[in-house]
Amino acid sequence: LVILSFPRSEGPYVDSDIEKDPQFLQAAVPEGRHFNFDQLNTKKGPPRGRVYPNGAGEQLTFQKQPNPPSLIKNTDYGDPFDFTPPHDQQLLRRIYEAIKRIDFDELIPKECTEKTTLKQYWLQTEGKQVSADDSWERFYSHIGSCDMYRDETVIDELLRDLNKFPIKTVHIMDGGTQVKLVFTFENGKQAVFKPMRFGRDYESDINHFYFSDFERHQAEIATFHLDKILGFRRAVPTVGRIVNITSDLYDKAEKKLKKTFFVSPAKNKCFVGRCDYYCDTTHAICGLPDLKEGSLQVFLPDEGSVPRKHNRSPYRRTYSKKNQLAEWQTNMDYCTNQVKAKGVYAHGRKLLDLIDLHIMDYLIGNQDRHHYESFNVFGKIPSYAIHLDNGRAFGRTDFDDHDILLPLKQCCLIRPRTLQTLLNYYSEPRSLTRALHDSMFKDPVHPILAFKHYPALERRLHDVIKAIDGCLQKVSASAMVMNHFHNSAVAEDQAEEESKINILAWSIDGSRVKVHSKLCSIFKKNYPTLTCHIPFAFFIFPILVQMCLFPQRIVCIAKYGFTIFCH
Ligand SMILES: Nc1ncnc2c1ncn2[C@@H]1O[C@H](COP(=O)(O)OP(=O)(O)OP(=O)(O)O)[C@@H](O)[C@H]1O
Ligand SMILES: [Mn+2]
Repeated sequence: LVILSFPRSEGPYVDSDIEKDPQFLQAAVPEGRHFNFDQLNTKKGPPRGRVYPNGAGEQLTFQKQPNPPSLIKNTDYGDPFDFTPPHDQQLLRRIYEAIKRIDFDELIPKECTEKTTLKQYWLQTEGKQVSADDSWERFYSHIGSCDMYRDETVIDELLRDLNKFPIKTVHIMDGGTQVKLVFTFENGKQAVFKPMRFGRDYESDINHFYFSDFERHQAEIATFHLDKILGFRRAVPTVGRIVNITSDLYDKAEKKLKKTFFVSPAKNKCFVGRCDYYCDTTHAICGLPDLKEGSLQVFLPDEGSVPRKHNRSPYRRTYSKKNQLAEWQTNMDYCTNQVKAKGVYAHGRKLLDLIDLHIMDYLIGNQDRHHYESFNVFGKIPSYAIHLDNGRAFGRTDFDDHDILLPLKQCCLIRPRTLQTLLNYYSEPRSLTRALHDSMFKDPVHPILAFKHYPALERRLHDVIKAIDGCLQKVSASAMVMNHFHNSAVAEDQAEEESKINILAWSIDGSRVKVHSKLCSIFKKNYPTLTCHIPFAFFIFPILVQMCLFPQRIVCIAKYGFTIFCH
């Protein structure tokens, strides 16, 4: 019997190797600058206020949680449009010249021909009537096969109710990594609450990876509006709401959540919640003294009646601090050779959906698109990628991650409607940010974004237009602008599911079944089709036996979230 013993890490991203690995650190230093590793070992930092040698700078501290603008009565926010968008008329003319033979009026109506809603589909196929007694049910019944909603009066009513309805119970939301609460209202309907953590001006810590960045409630609200004005209508309706930590949360909280409330030394009401990352006293959610702003997103209909597919994105990042670049970030033929050739993306709307999604992600600065979900309820009618989970967007205004545009740049494909919408905003008279500003202004906790995000958005729109121009120099407009992609080299009947995989999850330091199930859920995120096996075995020997017994399975060994070995 061999007993293996490993020290437990303090938390999923507090890895001791990050401090010790000189290669990792050197990689993080800009070229041409030498990093002095001895600096890391100094126990005492320079005293505050001192000038740091060689521009060493001050360590970032955890940001304050000020009251949001919605709780401050000052309404003079200055001019949001006090900047000149980088619009290039010559670039625009070149694009219009290249696409002059594209008949947008003919193509756009054919973008999604099998148009139905849940209400119509169930009536036609099963003779089933869906109820429409409250705004949730009216929203659910109008969920469509081409977009999530169409009639904005239904959505406006839903957003009003989400913002005003009395809360009946509050639960911790399972799934995901950061704190989220589920509100159940008097009518039994539900919504996801993400609390505010930072002021609107907050910029993400430059040393955080996209996977350790904090979620931002305002990013959820802003992205809902941006998705709408881009004409996608694939994001889940989200609205701002101010809650009272005592009467709305504590009094209605389930026992597990209630235990995590406390009063801070400054006499503010706080709670911690329960989740994998940042659910501890040092990252508590605190009111000033007891009001808290957050985002409320309507709960999608129960998966039991309206199932969803969970798809792994081919443009997923590595989620590893060791191997930081995924294949698509280094191989510029990735789209041609891997994505376009892959059954699921070779025919139909999926690849164009992915490009729409990444154009939106580039604008909002979201690097965290590991999966996307789609409704699996309309039988054979192909469904769209839902623009869900945008909490890590709008983190930085001074940085544009050009890799997010690689799907567009590599595939050189775009929907006619998306192209037309982007060009319309770029050529003004109504710029993207003016349209976004007007839409977000209807939210009860406006302003949603710090205005410094507006020039960043216009700058990124300029980059998207440049990327489109770059493609049009390489391929013809008709090869780029299309409603449905077809790769004739791939047979259509292959366009089905990715093969099912099995994973045997086992954790080296895991001694409890709880850890095993957590591991399985992490694997499930990466491989949605897998069957997870949880062995009641804690040592390496049984795992080797199982590898021999089930060679057809992909066997992975992992240490609490990090894959160590996959066979
Ligand atoms: N509005 C919603 N309605 C129904 N289910 C939802 C909703 N929002 C999120 N979920 C489910 O909860 C899961 C986690 O949510 P979300 O992705 O927002 O959390 P997260 O903390 O950002 O997680 P991750 O770290 O996995 O990105 C989603 O994959 C989704 O299946
Ligand atoms: Mn997320």
